[in-house]
Amino acid sequence: MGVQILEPNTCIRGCCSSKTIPLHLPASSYTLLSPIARGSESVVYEGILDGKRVAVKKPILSTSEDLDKFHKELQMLCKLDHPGIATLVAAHARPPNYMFFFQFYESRNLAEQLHVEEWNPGIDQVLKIAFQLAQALQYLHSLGIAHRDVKPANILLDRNYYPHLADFGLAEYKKDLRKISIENWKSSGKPTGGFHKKNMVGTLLYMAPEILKKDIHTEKSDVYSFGISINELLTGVVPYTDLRAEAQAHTVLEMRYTEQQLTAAVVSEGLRPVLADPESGAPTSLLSLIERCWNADPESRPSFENIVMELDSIMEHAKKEKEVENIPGVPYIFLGDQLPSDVSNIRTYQESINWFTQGEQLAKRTSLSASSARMWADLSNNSLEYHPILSWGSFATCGRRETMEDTHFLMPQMCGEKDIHIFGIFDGHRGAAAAEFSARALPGFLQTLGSTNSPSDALLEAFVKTDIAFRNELLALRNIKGAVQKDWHPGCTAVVALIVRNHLFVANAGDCRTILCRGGHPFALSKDHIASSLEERERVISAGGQVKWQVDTWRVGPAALQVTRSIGDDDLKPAVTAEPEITKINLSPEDEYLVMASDGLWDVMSNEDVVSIIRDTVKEPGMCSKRLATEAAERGSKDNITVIVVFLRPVSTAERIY
Ligand SMILES: Nc1ncnc2c1ncn2[C@@H]1O[C@H](COP(=O)(O)OP(=O)(O)OP(=O)(O)O)[C@@H](O)[C@H]1O
Ligand SMILES: [Mn+2]
Ligand SMILES: [Mn+2]
Repeated sequence: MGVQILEPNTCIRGCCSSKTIPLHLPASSYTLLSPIARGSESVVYEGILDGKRVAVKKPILSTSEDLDKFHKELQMLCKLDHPGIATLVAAHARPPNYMFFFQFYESRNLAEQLHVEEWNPGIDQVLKIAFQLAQALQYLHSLGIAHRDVKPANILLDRNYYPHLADFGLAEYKKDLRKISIENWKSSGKPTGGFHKKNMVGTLLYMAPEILKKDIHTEKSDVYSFGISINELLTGVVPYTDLRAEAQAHTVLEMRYTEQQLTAAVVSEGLRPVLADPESGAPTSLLSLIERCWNADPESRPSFENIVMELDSIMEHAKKEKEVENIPGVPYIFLGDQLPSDVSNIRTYQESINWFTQGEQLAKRTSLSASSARMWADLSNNSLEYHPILSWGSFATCGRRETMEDTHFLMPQMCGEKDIHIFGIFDGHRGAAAAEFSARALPGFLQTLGSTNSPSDALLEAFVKTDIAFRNELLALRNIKGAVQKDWHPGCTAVVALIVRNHLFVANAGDCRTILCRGGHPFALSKDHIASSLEERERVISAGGQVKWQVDTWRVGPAALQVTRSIGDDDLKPAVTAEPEITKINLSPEDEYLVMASDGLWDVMSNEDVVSIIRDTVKEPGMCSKRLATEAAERGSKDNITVIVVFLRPVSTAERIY
């Protein structure tokens, strides 16, 4: 429902307005609970607004300047809309109450998390937070805004430890910075210190030398504070407080230095906090980035645009290294003299790799570690429970294409379990490699994972592991000079149905589809993951991918892929994820059959078409599959077509004859 907006939706002066954020509230719509922080210029309370938990920031307003400042901050906050920035959900900007209502972030601010909770994040988490924070700052700078108070205490963490930049009390438009700097310089002469002086003290540790020198503040001062903050996140040490820092500072400072001494050392001696130790696992590329961020010369510091790009590649690199570590052994097919010596052979060599065999060998290797425990023994095994009786069949055709890039597998009674069945279809693109590899590797992973994970978790893991294993294999082959082309990034979509007694799980990544016919009507058990779906598009973009309208439709990245989830496609990871969406249902006597197929079928046939064609076909799953595929080809499908039909109850003899 949300809080109602009362028109006219403006502050008392009329200078602040918003279409979406209410700017004055009936007193009955909110409650203030206990204070959670008392700053120099405000008190922040926990509160309830319209039934939701919020943080209410109530500035201390004693002069008309304070009021001006409130309006200025509100105007700015109304314009901001970014996942990395604390969300203003409402304000009250009329006397006697002036308040900001923010979404509540559960995991406190980064300073408390590090120094009170003694949180010790892994390097992956540090990189993620740095990346998300850099994106938020890039966004701010693109709006022409400098934050001017970037520090861990102003970085709020939600329950997933996603960072949200808060506290716009000092933020300014870049165009006004010169003027502000001069005022700041003047006010610093006052013995009591003006507003800025007060703030300078609290934030000294994160202040760039140019600010300490009272030179012109630029957006690059945020870059400096970002660098200091990320180093603090890496080391867990408040800047200049550990012993090593004191030793380093010793030449210029007393052991217990004062603020003036610190300022002098930062400005004129180039003193900086102690950089994180490479031994701690921090990539040297990240350490070098931090050092460039806190360079004394603002011009030499990178922009947030560059920082975002660098962090992206550091994360990608870190991930690859981890994957390579996780894979046992080197690719076994390249032993000794099998290596191609002649570069002109690349193509033929690349084509001669048998990806089915690669996948199969991987499955064998993983199954060695499989436990002998029964799979999903805990899922109801009650004799009163409905027991579907299955029959299955499939049909696959190259269609009008020259090459076949679809693969599939049928694995009824997996591992001798008479009530556990899996079926899967893989639709390859940019070659068949990923589809061939996955058709053998994925069922292997699933069997291994089955004894220790729930069916949904096992499916999810099997997809992710298959993807990582395939990309590793490719990477390893690429590293052997000439084995596969550097710019070759094959991928495949995948849909897998797992039936455990009367429980059905469908995992899908990409645009294959599975439908269930229940009581004569089709029900989709998967959703197509394609860039023309708004939801998927937003997911890809928030994961750092690019989506553009190209030629005829929305497409992802430079490769112009139409699907948004897949196994492989290592040039588009992590945005084009291999994580499937999983649907779970309990089967009942009304359930007649499943149809799984690659997009070659669905391009020319609706779910209803499929049900009506099966209605008119001999009730034998292989025949039904073939009928559907040939019908799709006749209707003009230009793609490979693969269909699996699984009947979920015995088909009567009468129906069989039709
Ligand atoms: N949306 C929120 N959710 C949870 N906690 C919050 C939220 N907003 C603020 N806080 C808490 O209140 C503290 C102060 O908030 P903020 O920095 O906005 O106020 P401030 O008065 O400007 O503080 P100062 O100027 O002293 O840094 C934060 O560090 C955080 O611990
Ligand atoms: Mn703050
Ligand atoms: Mn503040």
